[in-house]
Amino acid sequence: MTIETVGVVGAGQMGNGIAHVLAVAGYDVTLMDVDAQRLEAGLARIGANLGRQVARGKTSEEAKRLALGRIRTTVALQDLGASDLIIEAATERESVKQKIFDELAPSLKPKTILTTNTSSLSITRLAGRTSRPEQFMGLHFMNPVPVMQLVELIRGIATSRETFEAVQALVQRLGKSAVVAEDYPAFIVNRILIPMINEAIYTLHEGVGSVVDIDQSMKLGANHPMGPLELADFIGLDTCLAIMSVLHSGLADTKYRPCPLLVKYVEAGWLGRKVGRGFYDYRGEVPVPSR
Ligand SMILES: CC(=O)CC(=O)SCCNC(=O)CCNC(=O)[C@H](O)C(C)(C)COP(=O)(O)OP(=O)(O)OC[C@H]1O[C@@H](n2cnc3c(N)ncnc32)[C@H](O)[C@@H]1OP(=O)(O)O
Ligand SMILES: NC(=O)C1=CN([C@@H]2O[C@H](COP(=O)(O)OP(=O)(O)OC[C@H]3O[C@@H](n4cnc5c(N)ncnc54)[C@H](OP(=O)(O)O)[C@@H]3O)[C@@H](O)[C@H]2O)C=CC1
Repeated sequence: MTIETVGVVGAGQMGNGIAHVLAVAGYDVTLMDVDAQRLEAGLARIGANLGRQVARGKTSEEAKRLALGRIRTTVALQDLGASDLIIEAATERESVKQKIFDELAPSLKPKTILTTNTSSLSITRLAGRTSRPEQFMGLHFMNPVPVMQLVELIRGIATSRETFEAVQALVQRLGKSAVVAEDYPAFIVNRILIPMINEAIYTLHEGVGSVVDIDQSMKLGANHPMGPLELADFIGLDTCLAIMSVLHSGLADTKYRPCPLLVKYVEAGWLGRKVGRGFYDYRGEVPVPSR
């Protein structure tokens, strides 16, 4: 099956990045969010990121105009029904994702493929709730989507070959590289990355180093482009906690216990860059540690 039209659910940092790369590759995109302001902010972000690419000579004004012209927005989930492919990129909570797939079901074309950008949740379980588990799989982009080369492809137990090949072809058309991960908690990248971030938070919690020194250590000592606390803020602390919790419950091993300090930050609503405060406070001219 050939994919030409794509519905993206959730206009947060991942949803807008996914809509951006799809539109640049020539797909017609409908971006949906429950919050109209999020849609406006998402479109503004796509325009700004494309503008930056124009300024750096990576694309032209004309290509930017065409890409923006391929993105429609809506707050009504049923407006995605005519799409060939759905990419669900809403909040990392299983009940939220289940409800989205339940509500989408009546308006979908028989051939529509369903995918989720989940960072950690079971593809087989999400697929099993739908009436089309053969046409369901994990399609996991990395943040920031316009920059990161990798996409993880995850089959559920029932995913058909046709579904997998159609989604694989889309990733190719986006110019990204795919790896295949088995359907285990957090797949490959986050199975490795998020426990590292959690360990950095324990390192802070136990007073081994300060926020700045922990980040500096991993940037200058291990050549990471961002320190782990800066990266946690970039991903979103709610998302990091959700992934650690899935690892902890899914693999039943205490080594995945979410750091209590991470839990506290999420309870405080300090979710990272997207809300202006996490391990760093972003509300001033330059980020400074929150405490
Ligand atoms: C949680 C999950 O489920 C999975 C995940 O995604 S885990 C997170 C994975 N991501 C990472 O690990 C990111 C680590 N950080 C980095 O790689 C880099 O810091 C970075 C690419 C984000 C920024 O790099 P930098 O050198 O500091 O910034 P800068 O030189 O300004 O930008 C580099 C490029 O990124 C683009 N960019 C930077 N931030 C961006 C953003 N938020 N959105 C879109 N584009 C962005 C810039 O436009 C620039 O593009 P061009 O080269 O095409 O001009
Ligand atoms: N952040 C990251 O680095 C990465 C995240 N992911 C995954 O991508 C998904 C999205 O993450 P991210 O973009 O960071 O999260 P954000 O919090 O930035 O965005 C999530 C968006 O989904 C919206 N939303 C919530 N419920 C619904 C619903 N029922 N219908 C439509 N939209 C809804 C939220 O609206 P509101 O705020 O109003 O609730 C918000 O706009 C998650 O599954 C996450 O694990 C994958 C790779 C990397």
